[in-house]
Amino acid sequence: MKLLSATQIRQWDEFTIKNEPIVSLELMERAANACTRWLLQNTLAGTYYIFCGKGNNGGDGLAIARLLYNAGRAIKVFILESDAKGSDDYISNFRILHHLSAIPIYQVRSEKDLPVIPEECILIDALFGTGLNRGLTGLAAQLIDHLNNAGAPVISIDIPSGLFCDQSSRGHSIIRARHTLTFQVLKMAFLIAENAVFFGQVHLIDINLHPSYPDLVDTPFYIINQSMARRIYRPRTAFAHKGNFGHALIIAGAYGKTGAAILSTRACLRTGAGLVTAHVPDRSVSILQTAAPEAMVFPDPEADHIATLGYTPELFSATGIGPGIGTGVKTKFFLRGLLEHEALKLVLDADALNIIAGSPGLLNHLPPGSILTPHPREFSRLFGEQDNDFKKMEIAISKSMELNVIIILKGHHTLVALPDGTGFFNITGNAGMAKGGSGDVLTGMLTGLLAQGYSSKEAAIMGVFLHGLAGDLAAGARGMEAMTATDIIENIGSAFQQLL
Ligand SMILES: NC(=O)C1=CN([C@@H]2O[C@H](COP(=O)(O)OP(=O)(O)OC[C@H]3O[C@@H](n4cnc5c(N)ncnc54)[C@H](O)[C@@H]3O)[C@@H](O)[C@H]2O)[C@@H](O)CC1
Ligand SMILES: [K+]
Repeated sequence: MKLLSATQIRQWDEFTIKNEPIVSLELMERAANACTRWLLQNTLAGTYYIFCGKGNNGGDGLAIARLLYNAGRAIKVFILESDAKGSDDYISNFRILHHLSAIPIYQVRSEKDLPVIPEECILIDALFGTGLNRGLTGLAAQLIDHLNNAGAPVISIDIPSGLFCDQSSRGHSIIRARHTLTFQVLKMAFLIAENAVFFGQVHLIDINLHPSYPDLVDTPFYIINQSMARRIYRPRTAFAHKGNFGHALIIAGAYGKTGAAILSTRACLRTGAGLVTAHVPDRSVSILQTAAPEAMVFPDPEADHIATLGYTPELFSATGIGPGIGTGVKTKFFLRGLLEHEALKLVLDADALNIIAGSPGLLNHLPPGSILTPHPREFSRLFGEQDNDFKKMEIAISKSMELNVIIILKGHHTLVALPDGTGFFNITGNAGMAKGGSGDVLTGMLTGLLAQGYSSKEAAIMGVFLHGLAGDLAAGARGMEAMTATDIIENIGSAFQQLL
């Protein structure tokens, strides 16, 4: 699914107005009706304090005020005054509301007009929407602070006021909403970790924008959804045998970190690789074979860490390296040697990335199409600290293009950055996965998919989707606190079944 910019979302409104056709005031009425339905179903009858700007977001707020009033709710409307005349649809809605003399309308012209807000009221934020063109200052910023400090729940219309749709908002005054009722599509701002404190729970409000528009525009950004994963998935055929599904190699573990190797190996097995071999330190062999009897093992001659490439890595269909291997000197040399094999299909995670961060020259030796799976700290070690998460996303994409690798920047909404300059956001997954071992599971899954012949792009996109979905199923069964990485593995099968 395409992820649209603020400009494209505005053009989509205009396209709908022209091609449905519908007059823009009616489209606003449709949006306001959908929001009002949500508010009536989800909020208890208290007084709604509705704060409106003078653009179309404010127009939405005024229309919602009228519809809530018509539904019998108590309303107070506050207009953030400015020299601006107001958008046409704002003015139309203001006139209609003005005639309903029972609704009090207050103007906020200076600090002394900031109202006292009772804690039990419901605040509706319709100050600024996707038309925000600079950070809020002056009275607008004071009003935002006032609302944030009021203690009453805030429900933002379309986007929390002050938050930019598709650029960093760091350092600005922004509404902290408990709920955001956003029109038609997710905004990029909701996928970026640094914004998490602002939008609360996001609810998509369908306003029936014209379905043809997204097909007509290009965007570098996409959201990974079930139908995208389904298009990638190739169900096994009845006559298949284990030779059809490749032989995966997992290089993982060190003394005290055998668990990482077990998790990766088991995740790889559960993802469908025909054969899995785990290369682990000698002392880890028996525990690994007990925990994952379906896997074969290559015991490293070293007792406690990975050091020796005693086989031809090209014989394996795909290789995952990194979980729990440490960054010891011998392991560093091992990785250096492995990267000399240019034809490998490689997944690099955890300490493999930390080793590379310590010797950045190795970045230029990654086999084309390798998948790197850094979490934000590993990413900073590899590519430097960035001022904000949008910048981080840009760097992920530019490094992916420069190095011809796939970078999976892990987070609540993991980003898959591809060498063609596109970025795919994953929306499965939950905070219960923010635990040791989840990343090891992803490494095993990606390696298992590569081994079965999925391309790096296919494996990355479907892999992060399935990993998050398995996590969601685990959270549903166990709860986010109690679920473990093993529970994610146990749910990989059910996640696959949702692709059938
Ligand atoms: N176009 C349409 O048909 C629809 C638009 N909708 C609403 O329209 C919104 C977008 O409306 P607009 O484009 O009018 O923009 P906004 O309502 O976001 O308002 C922006 C207005 O504030 C001014 N402004 C921007 N940044 C400012 C700042 N930092 N300080 C002070 N003033 C600032 C702008 O000059 C503009 O006049 C959406 O978020 C959505 O709520 C919905 O009604 C659905 C239909
Ligand atoms: K808003």
